[in-house]
Amino acid sequence: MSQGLSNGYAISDPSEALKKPSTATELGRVADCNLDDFKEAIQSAYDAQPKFFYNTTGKQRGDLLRKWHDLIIANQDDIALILCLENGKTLAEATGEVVYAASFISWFAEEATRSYGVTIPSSYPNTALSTIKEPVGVCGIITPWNFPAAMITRKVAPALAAGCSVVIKPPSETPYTCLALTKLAVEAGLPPATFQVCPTKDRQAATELATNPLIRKISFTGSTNVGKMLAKLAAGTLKRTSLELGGNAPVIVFNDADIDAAVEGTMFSKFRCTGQTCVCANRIYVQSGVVKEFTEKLVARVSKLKVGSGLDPSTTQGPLVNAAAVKKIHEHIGDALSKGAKVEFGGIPEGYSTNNGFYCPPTVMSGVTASMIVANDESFGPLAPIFEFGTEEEVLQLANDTEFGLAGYFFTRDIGKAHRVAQRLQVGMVGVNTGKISAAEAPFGGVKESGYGREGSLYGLEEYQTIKSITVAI
Ligand SMILES: NC(=O)c1ccc[n+]([C@@H]2O[C@H](COP(=O)([O-])OP(=O)(O)OC[C@H]3O[C@@H](n4cnc5c(N)ncnc54)[C@H](O)[C@@H]3O)[C@@H](O)[C@H]2O)c1
Ligand SMILES: O=CCCC(=O)O
Repeated sequence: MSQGLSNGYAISDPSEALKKPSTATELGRVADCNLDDFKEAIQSAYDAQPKFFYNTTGKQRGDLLRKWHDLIIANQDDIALILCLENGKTLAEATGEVVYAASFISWFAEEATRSYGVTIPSSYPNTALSTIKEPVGVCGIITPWNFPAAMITRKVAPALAAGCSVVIKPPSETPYTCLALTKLAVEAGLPPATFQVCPTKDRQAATELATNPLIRKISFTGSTNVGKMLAKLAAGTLKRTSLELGGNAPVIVFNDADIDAAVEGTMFSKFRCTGQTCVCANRIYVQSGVVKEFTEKLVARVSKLKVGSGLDPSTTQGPLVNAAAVKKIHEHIGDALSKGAKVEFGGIPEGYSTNNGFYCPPTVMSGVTASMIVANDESFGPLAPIFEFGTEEEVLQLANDTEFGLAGYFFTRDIGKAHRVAQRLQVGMVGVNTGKISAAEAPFGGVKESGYGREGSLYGLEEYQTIKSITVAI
C-alpha cells in the first residue's frame, strides 16, 4: 500500500530482501513502489517542472549540479561502499564508478550554460526568426544494476541541466546507490519534487513511465528486449526515447599489432567489473600469425586475477550480480566445449556452487567459432573466447555479423588499416589500440539493436531538449 511521497522519495511497502552478491545473504529491503506511487510521483514531477525551469537560469541549474557533484565527491567512500555491497564490484572499481558518475554531473553543469539557439535569416520581409531550446518536460529514467551510479547521473544530469524533472526507477538489484545519490541531490538544493525515485520490483508498475501521458521522454539503459518493449509502449503517446541497450563487442588483434598492448587493452575491456559492462569484449578475434603468442600472454595475465569479495583490497574480480549470471557463463562454456572449443584457463570447477556468493572464475577459451552461443549472446561475465581469423575482410564480416552494434576494438600498427577498420565496424564506439573508451566528453551510444541516442558529450544535453522557432514581425 502506498504511503505517499516524502522529500522526493516515493514510499511504499518494503520489497523482498536484496542479496549481497559477495555472500548471497540478505543486504536489506527498500520500498517497493506500486502503480499509485508511480502515478503520484509523475504528477508531482509534472507540477514541479515548469517552476523549476522558469525560476532558474542555466547558470543556476549548473551551480546546483556542481554542488551535487561536490557532495558526491566528498562522500565518495561511503557511496562506493554501498555500491560495492549491493553490486559486488571491487571497492576500487566502485570508487572509480562514483568518480565517473560525478564527472557527468560536472560536465552537464557546464553544458547547462551553453544551450544556444540560433538566428536564421527569414525569407519574409521585416521578420526576425530565431530558435530557443526548451526542456522536453518530465523524463522517465530506467537503469541497470551494472553501473548503479553512473547510468543514473549520465541521464539525470543532462535532464536537470536542461530544466526537466525526472522520475527514476532504479535497478531492483541495486537501489541503494541511487537513494544515496538522491539524498545528496536534495542536500545540494535541487528541488525534491523534480527528482523522484521509485524503487520497485513491480515491472508492470514501472511501465507507467512508458505509458503515462505526462511523461514526455523515456531514457532507458538495459537489455535489448526490455528496451524494445518500452519503445513500443512509449510510441502510444509519441514520447521521445533514448535507448542504450545490449552489446556484443568484438576485439580484433591483427598480426601487426603490439601484442602486449593488445593483451592489456583486452584485459581492460573484458574483465572490467568482472565482465559486466555493455562495452565489454564479448568476442576476441585474433589473426592466425599471432594467435599462439596472444593466447599465451592473455592466459598469463588472466592467471594473475584474484576472485573474491570486493571488500578485500587484493581482489581484482568481484562476484557476478546473481546466481543466474553465473549459470549463463557456465552455459556458454559448456556449449563451446561441446562444439570443440578448448579451455585454456579457468573453466567450471568441480562441485561448483553459488550458495556462498556469486563467484565465477575468469576463463579463457580457444578454438571458438561462429556456431557457438557465445558468438551471438552477450556473456556479461569473465569469459574470454578466442576466435582465430585469416584476413581483414573475413574478420570484418564476422565482427559485423550480429544484430548488436555498441562498441568495437582493434589493435594494429598500420595507420591505413586503423582508419579503414574504424570506418567499417558497425558500432557506435570504436577503440583503436585501447580498451578504454568511456568518458563524460565522449558520445556514448550504439547502432543497430544496441539502441539510439547519445549520452555524455556535446550531444547529451539536446537529448532532453526541444527546439522552438520564434518568428517575429518587426
Ligand atoms: N548500452 C548501454 O549503455 C548499456 C549500459 C549498461 C548496461 N547495458 C545492458 O543492460 C543489460 C544488463 O542490465 P539488466 O540485466 O539490468 O537489464 P534489464 O533490461 O533486465 O533491466 C534494466 C532495467 O529495466 C528494468 N526492467 C526490466 N524489465 C522491465 C519491464 N518489463 N518494465 C519496466 N522496467 C523493466 C530493470 O528493473 C532495470 O531497472 C545488458 O544487456 C547490458 O549490455 C547497456
Ligand atoms: O555498461 C555500460 C556502461 C559502461 C560505461 O559507461 O563504460
